[in-house]
Amino acid sequence: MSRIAYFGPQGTFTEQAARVLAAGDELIPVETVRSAMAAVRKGEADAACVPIENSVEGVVPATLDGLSESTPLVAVAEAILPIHFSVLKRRGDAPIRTVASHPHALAQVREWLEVNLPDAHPVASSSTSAAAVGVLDGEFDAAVCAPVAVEHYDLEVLATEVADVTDAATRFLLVRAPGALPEPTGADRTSVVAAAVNRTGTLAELLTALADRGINLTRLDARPTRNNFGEYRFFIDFEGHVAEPRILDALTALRRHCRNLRFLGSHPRADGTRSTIEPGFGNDDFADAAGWAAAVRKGELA
Ligand SMILES: O=C(O)C(=O)C[C@]1(C(=O)O)C=C[C@@H](O)C=C1
Repeated sequence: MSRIAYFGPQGTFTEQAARVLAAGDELIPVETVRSAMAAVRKGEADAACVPIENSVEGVVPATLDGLSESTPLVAVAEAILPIHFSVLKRRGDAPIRTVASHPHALAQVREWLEVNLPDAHPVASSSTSAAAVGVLDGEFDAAVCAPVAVEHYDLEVLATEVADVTDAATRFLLVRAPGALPEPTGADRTSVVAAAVNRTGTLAELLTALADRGINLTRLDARPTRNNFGEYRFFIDFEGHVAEPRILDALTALRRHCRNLRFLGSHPRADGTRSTIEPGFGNDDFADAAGWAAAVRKGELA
């Protein structure tokens, strides 16, 4: 049985994702995204489950930073969960003056709070479940939580199915130390973080390296390097698997254009969307062309 550290405490959406991604494994709640990844780096866990992006609020910065710092980790699987919240409060009729949650969660229920709890002050907590713990401890009056939180914390449900955007979803990753990669499926995602050289056109060069090989991007984010003001790392997700010739060709091109390139994994997409392959950009096309060039090089073809 593997040990999976997840962004907790118990009852977070991330725990739900870990149950999908690591069914039957031992799940270990930790306080922060960073400590989940640190547990893997220190060998205290075999993998970590962390949120990466939400369809309403965008990326989870702590996850991007955690993936680019310290020793490398690679994503081996992903899950996408629909996100709608329950609002929990302490039992009794005390007025609700503060409502706490993870900033991503608060951003997804802003309109609901304005209409339903207009006098409550929103307070950021480290996770949705940490907010529930804070309500139990008397720190906050209400918490915006994952629906399962009520099974873990003795609180009263004020509202369920709360979401400003009804079809909101969050994508979660299972990350581990580099090792054997998941097999390609035809519906895969590859991720890298690139520190481009600081000169005109370098981001365009990175994107062109992908576009020239017919590779469709699924996400592009920038995070500051923290060292020099104005210097950024680019997180690029794209369709395909490093086992495919066209993806390998693109990665080697990216490597040439970067000061530093970190491979963050190739794994099956949770939504099963197959890679878009334009004519002339298939793996067979790349393999044929490479074979032809090798034969020309040996003087066997012209
Ligand atoms: O706090 C949680 O329950 C989490 O799993 C984190 C998180 C996030 O980081 O976006 C996950 C899903 C929801 O979008 C809100 C919060």
